[in-house]
Parts: sequence; C-alpha cells; structure tokens
Amino acid sequence: MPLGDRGSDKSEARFCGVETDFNDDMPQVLSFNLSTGGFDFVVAPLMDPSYRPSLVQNNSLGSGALPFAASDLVLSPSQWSSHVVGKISSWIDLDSDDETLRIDSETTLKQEISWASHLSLQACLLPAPKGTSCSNYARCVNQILHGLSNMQLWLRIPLVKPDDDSVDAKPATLVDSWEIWNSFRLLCEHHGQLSVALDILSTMPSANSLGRWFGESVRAAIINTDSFLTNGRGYPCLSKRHQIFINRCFNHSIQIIISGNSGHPKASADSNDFHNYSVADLQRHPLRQYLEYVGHLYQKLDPLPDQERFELGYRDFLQSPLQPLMDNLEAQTYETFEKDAMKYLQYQRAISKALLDMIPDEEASVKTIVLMVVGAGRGPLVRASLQASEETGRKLKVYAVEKNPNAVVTLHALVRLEGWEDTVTIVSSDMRHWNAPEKADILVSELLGSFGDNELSPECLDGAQRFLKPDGISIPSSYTSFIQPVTASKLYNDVKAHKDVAHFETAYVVKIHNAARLAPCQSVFTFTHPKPVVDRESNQRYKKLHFMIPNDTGSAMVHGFAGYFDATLYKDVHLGIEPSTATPNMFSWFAIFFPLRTPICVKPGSKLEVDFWRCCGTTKVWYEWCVTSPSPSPIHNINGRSYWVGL
Ligand SMILES: C[S@@+](CC[C@H](N)C(=O)[O-])C[C@H]1O[C@@H](n2cnc3c(N)ncnc32)[C@H](O)[C@@H]1O
Repeated sequence: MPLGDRGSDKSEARFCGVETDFNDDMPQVLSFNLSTGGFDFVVAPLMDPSYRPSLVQNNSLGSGALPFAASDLVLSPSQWSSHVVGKISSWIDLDSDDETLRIDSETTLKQEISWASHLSLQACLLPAPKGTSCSNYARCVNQILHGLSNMQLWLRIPLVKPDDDSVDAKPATLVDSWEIWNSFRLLCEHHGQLSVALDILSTMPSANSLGRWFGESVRAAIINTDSFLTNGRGYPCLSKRHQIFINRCFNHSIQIIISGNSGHPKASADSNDFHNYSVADLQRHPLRQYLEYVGHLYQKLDPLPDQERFELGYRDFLQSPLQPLMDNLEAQTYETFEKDAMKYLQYQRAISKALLDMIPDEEASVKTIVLMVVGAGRGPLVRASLQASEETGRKLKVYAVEKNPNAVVTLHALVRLEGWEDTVTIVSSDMRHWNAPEKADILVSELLGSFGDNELSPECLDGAQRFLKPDGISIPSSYTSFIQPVTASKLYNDVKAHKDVAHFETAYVVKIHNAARLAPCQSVFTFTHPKPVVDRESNQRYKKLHFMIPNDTGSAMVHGFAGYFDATLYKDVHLGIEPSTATPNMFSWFAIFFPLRTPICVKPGSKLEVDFWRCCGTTKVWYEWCVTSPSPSPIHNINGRSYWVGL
C-alpha cells in the first residue's frame, strides 16, 4: 500500500484504510471509500462468504467460475494493486475437527490467494487463527508463501495479553496473542512475506508488553469502531493509551485500518450499506469521522528533527562496518564526519580541559605542549586542537599523523589555506611504524567504531603509545562497548535473505528503528589509554553477560544484539551512542547489529546468557559470540571465518 513516511509532507501521508464487507460492486466500493470516505485503500473480501467448495460440488452447481466479488476487469490493474487489500474469508478454519470444514477452508484459501495474485494485490489479510493450535493453517500458508511472488500475507492477530494479576480473565483470553503469532511464524520459518495485522480492541495490554510488537513485522493496526470512545461533542476519539499506541504505529510506518460500523452520534449509518444512501448521505462517509480523527492524531505529532528526517533512508538498512585501518576512506566519508559539529565540540572541550590541567596560567606563555593527532584524516581534530589552544591561551606544537595518502594531500592544502605553517607538521605514516622526532604530551585520536574498539583503536594506539611521554594524556582516555538483546525481525530477515551462514556471522552498522529493546544495555569490553601495565599483554577480551528479561513484557524473540559505545575523552567529557547516555545531536555513528543464526525465544522473568569474545590474530581481529541460556546457539564467527577487521 502506498504509505507516506513521517519525513514526507504530512498532507500527503497515506496510511489509512477501511475494512468492508462483501460487495460485488467493486468500482462503487472503491469510489465510495476512496473519494467520499477519503481512505487510501480498502480491505475487501474477494469471495462471497456463503461459498463452500463442498456445497458447490455436492449440488453440482459448479459452472467452472468461482463466486468472486468482481471480475478483474472492473478495476484497472493499478487500482487493484494500489488500493485493494484482499480479505480472505473469515469463516475458514484450517485446524477444525470437522474435516469438511477443514478441507473447504484449504481449498478456499488457495483459491482466494490465487485470485489475489492474479489481480497483483500487494497484500492479503488472513483471518486470525481460531485457536492456539494452528499447525495445519500454518502448513497451508507456508505452502502458499513458497509459491508467492511479491504479495505480503498479513496474519490478523488480536492484540491481547492477559495481565498476570488479572483475576477475572476468561480462559479464552488467557492467551498472549504474541504466542500465537510466534508459533505461526516459527512454523513458517520466519518467512519474510508473512507479517502481522494487529486487531486493536477496546482494552489495551500493558505498555511494556506492547513494545515487543515494534520489533516484529507489523504492517497494519486494525481499529474497530467499538474501540473508540465518544467525546463531549459526540465525535469518536480514542483513549490516551490507544493514542500513544497509534502514534507509535505512525512512527513505525504501520498502516491504520478502520473496521466496523459507525456507532457514534456524529458518524451515523452503516458503512457497507451505501446503496441506500441519499445523495446527501453519500457526501459523508459514515466512517469519515474516524479517519479524520486518526488524521488529526497524525497531524498532532511533532515534526521529525532535521537530522532524523535526513536519516530516514538509513533506517534498518544494513551496512558493512568501515575498515579505516585496512582501507583508505573516501572524500565523501570524511565529509560526512566533518559535518558532525557536536563530535568536534566535545573533543575541543576535552582538549581545553587537558591543556588547562597540564599548564598553570603562570607558565602558559613559556611552555609549549606537544600534541599529536594520530589518524588526522582531513584535519578536523587538528582544527579542534588549535581552537582549544586559542580558547585556553596554551601554546601548542601539533603533529598530524595520517596513513591515508589521499587525506594527507588535503592536510597539506589546509596548512597553507588555514595558515598552520608555524604550528602544524604533517606526517604521512602509519602511527604504528612512525619514528617520532620527539615525545608527545597529548595524543588525540578518533579511531572508534560503533562498537568502540571495532575499528582497531586499541591496536593503533598501542603502536602510538611509544611516543607518548610517561605522564602524557590520551584523548580518548578509555572507551567501552555495550550490547542489549533486541527483537528486530526486519534486520533478521534482511540478513537471512543472503541465504548463507557468513552473513549471520557478520556485524552490521545500522540505524536500528523497527526494533524492541528487550533489556537494558550492559557493558562488554573496555580499553584504557595509555595502556595500564596490567593490560600490556593483549587486546583479547572475553565477557559473559546475563540479561534479565522483565516480568511484565511477555515472551519475546531475540533476533540479535544491538551494540554501542561510550568513550571518555578526558575526565567528565564523554562521547557516545549508548542510548541512556548518548551525546545529543551527534550523527557520526549508528549502532552495530550482531545477528543470531536462529532467533531465541525468551520468557518473561527469565535470564538470557550471552558470551562475547574479542579475538586477536597476527593479521586480523574478530568477534565471536553465542547464547548459552535459555538454549545454546552455535558459536558465531569461529576463527573469524566470516567477519574480521584487518590489521
Ligand atoms: C575515523 S577516521 C577519523 C578522521 C578524523 N580524525 C576525523 O575526525 O574526521 C580515522 C582516521 O585514522 C586514520 N588511521 C587509521 N589507522 C591509522 C594508523 N594506524 N595510522 C595512521 N592513521 C590511521 C584513517 O586513515 C582515518 O583517516
């Protein structure tokens, strides 16, 4: 379905559909709901609900033609595909004990999907599984999925989760509907074209349990008119909890579908009975008030900040991490870094503090500090250092060391352009091999990846430490990586699409958006510079982590781990992307994602045990990771066979 994202002009956003009953006048259904109603698409049955294959055969009525709602000719191909979602007959029950019903259901489901494919519909809405056991339904859908081209199948799932402490819950509602979805998609092997349409009821589960749905493949939220309240003026409105949920749906590009009959004084008449309307009635679609209310919620959202708008295209898009040591970065990569004013401001603050600590005011005019920017790129940290010198009145002698010969060309140009001749010396060398003519008071570097040490800052700074004075300062002075388990079905399916183990054993840089964070972050590896004597041996690390899954979220699926870093530049000046302490308005780093080959289901209140290793060889550094509880996963990326960072 066409769908505007929150970055586009709000007036053009398209996000709301309407569910209709069976009607064989498809052009009228479309024009009434799209033109009069203002909806963007219609969820319409494809077949007469009274049709049963067994009855047709028994009565020998079959003429070969099936009782579809309309011939393909009544709408243009683009109308079918852009404005109609096929609604599969809701009577079907593929797990019924009644064999006739079961067989009729399978036949009908396959006929309807085949017809929907013929019409090139983008999606079909599958009725909710009738009970908790849905294996035959899933088998049949799985067969269909394996023969589908592009169509999405949206499995209707009522949004229910009984509270653990609810005493009055009826047995039928004692099922967490996420469990139904979970068994269905496991039976269908996480097929990428199977997603969810959540039926929003008048009562909402707890906010904590709702969160996990935003990491699942939810395409639509169906709000029944019964779930609306009536405001003081007789118009439909939603409870605060519903509003919060719908706002999150907008933010996750989940389309809204209005379903049911008008039950509010200011929105009268039956939406499906438009044949009996007067001309005046037809001016006003009975569900239009509901749509307008949803539109009003959308309009009320705060506009996305510029940076978020800019990053819309990167949401959930997997990228290979940079290898700035092994590869030479390109001009446009440097340019992107250089736009991140916040990053350099933090460095300038840290350098200023260090300069002030190093030289008291009375010695400022007689002493010169030797500062080396190692991995200078195209010079922004040189500039930040010179600004700190100016700000504090401390004199500097700067060396800019860079191993990328192309960036060195720019550095030489900058010396002339910015008048750095008397202060800055450019050195074209790998810091690990440079014979420095003197020792440094301060080493400034930014060799950090999304996971802190993953661009080999530890190894590079180990090499540079030779030319730092014994009491010298490194900026950053330390950095720590963090991980947290996430539900991220989109990322998981994108990795899976490569159909090989290697992609499941690779870490990706990604702006994680459609994800549910299942437990707070925990720290993984820390590196300190200059390297303390106890650490001198190696940069190998091993950490076992225990995540507690909260009690009130319900079960959830772990598709992998989101990774972040936080760096202490100097004393209290830090820089990082760990969500609870992230530096605001900084965009140089997205998170990193470590996938799991097989997603792992975690129960509320249970413990998730994860192991992470940082391994070092003579030519490469790599991570290995695994889950040991609730069930063991294979150890990923053994010997760095799939993903490594070159030294
Ligand atoms: C992440 S970039 C940062 C560049 C620049 N400081 C900035 O903030 O825009 C890291 C830079 O360090 C350089 N670099 C990485 N390892 C190095 C090494 N061993 N010796 C010298 N330069 C290195 C890379 O070529 C790259 O220019």
